[in-house]
Amino acid sequence: MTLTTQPADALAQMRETAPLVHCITNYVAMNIAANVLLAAGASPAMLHTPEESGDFAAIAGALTVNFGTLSPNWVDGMHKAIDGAQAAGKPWVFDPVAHYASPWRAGIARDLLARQPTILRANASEVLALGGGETAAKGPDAGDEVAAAEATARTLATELGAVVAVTGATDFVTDGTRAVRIDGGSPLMPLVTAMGCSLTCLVGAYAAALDDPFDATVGALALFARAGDIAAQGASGPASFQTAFIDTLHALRPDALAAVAVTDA
Ligand SMILES: Nc1ncnc2c1ncn2[C@@H]1O[C@H](COP(=O)(O)OP(=O)(O)OP(=O)(O)O)[C@@H](O)[C@H]1O
Ligand SMILES: Cc1ncsc1CCO
Ligand SMILES: [Mg+2]
Repeated sequence: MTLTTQPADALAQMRETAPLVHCITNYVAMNIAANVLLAAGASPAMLHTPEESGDFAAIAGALTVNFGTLSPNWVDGMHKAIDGAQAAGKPWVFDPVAHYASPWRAGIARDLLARQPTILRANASEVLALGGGETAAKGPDAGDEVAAAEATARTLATELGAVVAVTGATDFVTDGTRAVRIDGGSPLMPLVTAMGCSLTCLVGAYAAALDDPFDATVGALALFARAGDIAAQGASGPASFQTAFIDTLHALRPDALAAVAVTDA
């Protein structure tokens, strides 16, 4: 088996650590992502200004950078935060939301990728386009299947020396050597905005608590998959699903994660 720490143990360790996570995320995601982290058992802080982001990243357990709603001041804050995290030996996670949407955004994605993220978490269209491939997507919503991005994810993981997580109906995680697929979740998940952005912050929480970023990433994705399964059972649509999902993250016991299908790829 590819994992040293199974998702159930990973959740227990993350909750035991209750890591402070420095999340630089977009205006759309800030509220739901903070609530997702609190419900799961981590401690979120959403801040981005360059005057403090470097100092804060150094004291947090991990940094996550999502550039969904971008402006120049934020870019400066992202680079200072990465400086602070790396100087303190803390992991950082990159979420390149719709990096293909404009030339300016694409250039910033290239600059941030060159800063050696520990983990890259993105949807299939974002991963495909990072590898130079064609994508049907224009904005933050994916327009491609995860399977179409798996080969690119493997190449990127090797080139970047990072864990790459591609999310969608079946998630794919690789570090270039190890690779798994994770089934589960619900078709309601892409109908709730910023679920992926929230997941990126949760990956940061797991990366703060576990030594192995591959096991950390799989643990976070497995928790989302299982919580998505359970929350969908009682939901009548996207809005009630979002509420049920946060309640489920809070209530879910580690042994419930044994039901998640994590298979070698
Ligand atoms: N069709 C689906 N069935 C089951 N789970 C899904 C489906 N689509 C997405 N998910 C799950 O939703 C979560 C978010 O992944 P997604 O790929 O939608 O992120 P994203 O496109 O970056 O989202 P956003 O940018 O809106 O935050 C992941 O846990 C993923 O497994
Ligand atoms: C809808 C949206 N627009 C910019 S960021 C974001 C959140 C989902 O990525
Ligand atoms: Mg996204």
